[in-house]
Amino acid sequence: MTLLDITNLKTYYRAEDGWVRATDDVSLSIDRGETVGLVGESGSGKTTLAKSIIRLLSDNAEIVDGSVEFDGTEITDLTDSELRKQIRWSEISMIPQNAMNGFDPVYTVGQQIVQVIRYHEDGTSKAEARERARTLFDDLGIEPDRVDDYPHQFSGGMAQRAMIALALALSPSLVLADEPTTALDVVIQDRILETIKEMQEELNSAMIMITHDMSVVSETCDRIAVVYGGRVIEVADAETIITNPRHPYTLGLRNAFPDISDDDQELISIPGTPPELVDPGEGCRFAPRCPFAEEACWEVTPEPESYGNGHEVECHRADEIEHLQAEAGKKETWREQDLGRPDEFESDRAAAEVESDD
Ligand SMILES: Nc1ncnc2c1ncn2[C@@H]1O[C@H](COP(=O)(O)OP(=O)(O)OP(=O)(O)O)[C@@H](O)[C@H]1O
Repeated sequence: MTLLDITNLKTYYRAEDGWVRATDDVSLSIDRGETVGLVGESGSGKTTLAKSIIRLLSDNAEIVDGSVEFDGTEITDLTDSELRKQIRWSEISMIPQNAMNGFDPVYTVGQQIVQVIRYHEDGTSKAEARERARTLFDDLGIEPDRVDDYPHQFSGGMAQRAMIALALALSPSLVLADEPTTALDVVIQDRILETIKEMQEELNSAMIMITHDMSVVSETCDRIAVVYGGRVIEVADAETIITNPRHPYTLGLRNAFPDISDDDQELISIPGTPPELVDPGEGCRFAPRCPFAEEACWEVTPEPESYGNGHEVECHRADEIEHLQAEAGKKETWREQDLGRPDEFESDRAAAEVESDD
């Protein structure tokens, strides 16, 4: 059953040189209890999409179009106070990239958890809420007495765990986990991910797991949405994204994390840089870095095409998958010097313009 339904969402930031189209026409839905991974390079718009869901956006951001329906409620229509009272923390919570920034330095961590619990549960006493915070700490492997510590007394890993305690304190239906382990060292990363998964399963919460790491999503998610240049360019169940993706960008990402595929392939990175999101223009945003870009890719923004079982792809060449997959596995396919719009397309276009002028 659908819990969250995002339709044609556009969230832009006002910047000096125009609107930054950080989330640009995104549709995505999530079922109850489901874990969906948002994967893509830094700056592709993953955090903006998550913050749009819980409306934790900065002042220069605006949801300019689209809908975010959560359990039958249109979130974009709620006032800030309705959102705080009815949704934030109690129904949808967020574990940010850096937990230290999520806590107020002047209160103890316990006081902050107690405050959130009591704001949403009128009948809960301070003592009961505090006991809940202690139990959560215990569940997450933190000494319960540390509820009386201030955020700065916590190590990075412990602060991240405390943030998970806060995010799960009210058994929300949806948890937004934004790179919850990137600020931590590798040994702790795995343990924290496991803890999040265990707690989520216990509560039967749905989760959006944001990461740039393909191997993290392949281990933790039911479905994966691949984000590029402010758009979801491919979405499918995790198995399909890992073993049978259709978008060249997803194929490229897979090459950058070869341990997730069965073959013994060397690590190949995608040359070039992510697109400019101020006035990106028409055409596929990946075309300048795509080894398979054809003329149409530079001219026409691809619409999502369905390939069954919820597999959707925004690519003009998604039908040619067998050929593309084989080519994408070769290092010589991803050559730095092949970036950019080939001259022959330019001259074709110039010729077409001359013809149409005639
Ligand atoms: N407050 C802001 N004002 C202007 N532009 C912003 C703001 N926040 C983010 N952006 C821009 O929006 C785009 C998407 O950023 P976002 O943080 O959502 O991406 P991301 O995929 O989550 O990246 P990261 O993994 O680095 O957090 C980027 O081009 C970024 O520079």
